[in-house]
Parts: sequence; structure tokens; C-alpha cells
Amino acid sequence: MEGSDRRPLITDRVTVNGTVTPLALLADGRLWWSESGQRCLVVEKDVLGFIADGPYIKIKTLVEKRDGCCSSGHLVRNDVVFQPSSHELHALWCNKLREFIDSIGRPKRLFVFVNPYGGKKSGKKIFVDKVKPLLEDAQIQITVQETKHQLHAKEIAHSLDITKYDGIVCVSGDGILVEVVNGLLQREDWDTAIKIPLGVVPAGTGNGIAKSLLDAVGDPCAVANAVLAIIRGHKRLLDVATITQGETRFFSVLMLAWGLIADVDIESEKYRWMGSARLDFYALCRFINLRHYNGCVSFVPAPGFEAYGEPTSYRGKSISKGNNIDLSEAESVKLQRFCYQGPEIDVENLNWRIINGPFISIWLHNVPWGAEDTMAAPDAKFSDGYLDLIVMKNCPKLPLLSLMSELSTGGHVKSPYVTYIKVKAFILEPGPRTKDQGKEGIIDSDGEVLARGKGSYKCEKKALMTYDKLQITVDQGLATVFTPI
Ligand SMILES: Nc1ncnc2c1ncn2[C@@H]1O[C@H](COP(=O)(O)OP(=O)(O)OP(=O)(O)O)[C@@H](O)[C@H]1O
Repeated sequence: MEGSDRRPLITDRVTVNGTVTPLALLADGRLWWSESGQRCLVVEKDVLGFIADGPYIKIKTLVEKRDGCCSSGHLVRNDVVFQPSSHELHALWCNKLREFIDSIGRPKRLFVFVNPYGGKKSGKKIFVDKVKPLLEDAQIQITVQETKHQLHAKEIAHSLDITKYDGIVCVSGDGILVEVVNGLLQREDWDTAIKIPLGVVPAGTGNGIAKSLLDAVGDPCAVANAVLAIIRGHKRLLDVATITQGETRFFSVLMLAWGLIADVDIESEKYRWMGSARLDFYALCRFINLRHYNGCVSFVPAPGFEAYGEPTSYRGKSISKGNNIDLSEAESVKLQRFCYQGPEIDVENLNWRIINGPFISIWLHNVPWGAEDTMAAPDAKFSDGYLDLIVMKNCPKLPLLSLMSELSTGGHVKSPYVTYIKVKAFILEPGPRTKDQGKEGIIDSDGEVLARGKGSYKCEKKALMTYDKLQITVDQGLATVFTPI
């Protein structure tokens, strides 16, 4: 640790496991002692908190389990217990440790959503067994709210007194995080509300945001790693995309899909009993009976991608009215006036390009991972202000099979049948299937159905938007998320 501050904040001769040893807390936040060799804990990284227990002090740690001399990458809780040499030093140790932990900007009060329904319906168990004990070790005050129904988290985020919390945590899949972002951005005080740091602990089927954050630093997408990131309180900005159709808006942090990916994501629900195999099984079904969709996409390319597509003018003027299903007329007018309206971009005067269909798949991604095993957009960045666009038009069956098998590594974007670019704004004009003009598709954003076309799966169910033209713009780094580093 070259250049680190080795000044001792406190030193003492303490008893650890019956052995008397020197113990020092250095200004750089390392705790040094001897116990069958030199031992060191980096408070910022390894220590959750501490408690005074009679004459002892218990340091609560979360450290990598070691298999022999190698670290396993698996985090385990462990207490380091020591007895200071006197009553006065006991009090001084507590003061110095508290001062140090307080100085590193950790959250002290968190509002925690637990989705008991997501994934394998194990959100509650994950929270009780794995999340709560760590937050308790870190002495973080928590207010827990189980989500009772769809959009419950959005309702709560919409009216929560955010001044009482240092962050909002979602023990769920991506769905609850997206609801929270939508709730915050539909508040009158959205510009301050959206700054509250958001944490996500993977407990759903699709844990794309958690996987993207943890994988970015080489950590496994595990509950303990996600909770440790929240406790340590590091933050990073996250782009938010605004999907607009008339007066209707949906705020997305993960992705938008139309065509093959949306069909597999949504229609495979009927095979939920298969577990996660449903996605592979249904992808194979769709592969055998491949659909092509008419339509077109226009976009504003990021620098370096200007050569893709053909030049066009802004095509958003006739973007129709959405369905506004969860809003009354009065609420909708109020929202329009006060809530976040999307980024202030002069869309009409940007350099628009167009790609005409038919398409097999259109996918827009904000972060690299769409789910724990799907690296949709390997070059996506959390806050670059761009979305990664993955377009697949025609593709023979064999290369299609091969690129579908490469989704877990991100290798699909290198296929000559895939166009992979970054865009600043985007317009989707979805059409019907080429072989059956009476049937349209599904538009999926962040795992939820945004629009269902005629003759599509469960088309009788209402969705937020209509299967029609919609526009997407990105606000760079609008949201803040807890991150491992
Ligand atoms: N108590 C509940 N009962 C039914 N649905 C709920 C409940 N609480 C939350 N939900 C809904 O569950 C959906 C899925 O949530 P989440 O993203 O956490 O899990 P997931 O397993 O990753 O998602 P998916 O079911 O889309 O695969 C969200 O749309 C949310 O509104």
C-alpha cells in the first residue's frame, strides 16, 4: 500500500483468542494484529461494523472464504473478537472505530423492498437468511416493505419521504428497481428524488442490473456481494431512457426488445413450470418457426456510428397516444405538468438515420447484461448517455443458432448478421409479421410488456402503450446506484 497513511489512530496490547498481541488501527483504515502470523483487515472493504460486548469488541467482517491458499470468491461472515487492555481503551477503540466507519460515507438508513413473488418466489427467504443479517452487522437501520402486488413499489416510491433514507434497496429482479425509478420520476420533486441511491440484491429471474454492476468488477452475481456493495456505499450514475408515446411515458434502465427476444421473454411465460429452461426451450421453438416483422427503426447514432442506416428526417411527429392504463385523466394531466418529461433534447434537429425491416429482432440495451446468463450488449456503459442497439435482419438458420448460443458471452454482436451500434435517440415503428399480416408482435421493456399487437400472445390484456410508433431518448446518468467500486 504505497503512499497510504500509516499513522496509528490507536494502538493497544489486546487479547485475541487468549493471546496478547499488539493491535493498531492505522489512518488508512487497516487493522493490524498478530494471531498465528500477521493479520490485517481493511475496514472499508472487509468490516461491516462492530459491537461492544462486555469487555470485548466484536468486529463483524465479510471476507472471502479461502480454499487452502486460494480465495474461493465466496464471501462469509466472521467475527474477530478482541479485549482491549483497559476500560478506557475499550471506550477509545469504540470511538475510533465509529469515527472511521462514519467517515467513509456509508448509508445509515435504508428503505428495503422485498418482492416475495419474483424469481423462484424466494425473495423473502433471501432477505431473512442473507440480507438482513448483513445489514444488522453493519448497524444500518432498515424499513422493510414487502411488495403486495404489481406496481406496489412504484406507488410507494411515488410518495415515500425520501429525506428519511440514505438509499432504497430492492431484493428482487429488475422489475422492482424499474418500478422504483418510475415512481421517483413521476413525483413533483423528481429531480431530487431520483438522486437517492438505489441498490439491487439479486432475487429474481432476470437480475440484469445486479449482474452488470457486480460483473463490472469481476464479482459473482451473489446476494452477499450485492449487499456488501450497498453497505460500503460506493455509488455510480446510471443512464435512464424515456420511452414516449403521446402523453404516456415509461422510464427504462435495462432494455427494450421487439421481435425474437421479446417473443421469447414474454411468450415463454406459458412454460414457467420448466424453470429457467423455459427460455432455451421456447427460443428453440421460435427458431424452428422463425418470425420476421415488418417495420422500421430510426436512430441518432453516437459518434463513430454515423455510417449505419440511411439518412432520414425526424419521424416522431405522429407518435400516437399511449393507453395510460394506470392513470386517470386528471392524474395524467397533473403528471404531464409536474413529473419528469424526459431529457431536454432537440430531437427534430438531430442527425437521424433509418433501417427498414423486415427484422428478426431489435434490442436496445442500457447495461451489458440482460439477465445473469445473457450478455446482451458487451460494450454498454452505465452512464455514457447512449443505448446499445442490436439489430438482426435476415439470418440463415445455422448462423442464427450459433449466435443464439453465444448470448452468454456477448459473442453474438460479432456476427455478420448483427448490426451493433450506439445510439442517442431511437424511434421504433413496429409492424406485423411478414408471413401473417394479421398478427403483430410484443414490445417488451425491462421484462414487462409495454405494448401488445393484434393477434399477439395475450393480446386481450391491456398494456401501457399501443403497438405503434414510440420514441426513446436517454438522460445521461440520471439515476444513482450502489456499486461495488
Ligand atoms: N406480491 C406480489 N404478487 C404478484 N406480483 C408482484 C408482487 N410483488 C411484486 N410483483 C411483481 O412481480 C414482477 C416481477 O418482479 P421482479 O423483477 O422482482 O422478479 P423477476 O422474477 O425477475 O421478474 P419476472 O417475473 O419478470 O421474471 C414485477 O412486475 C412486480 O410488480
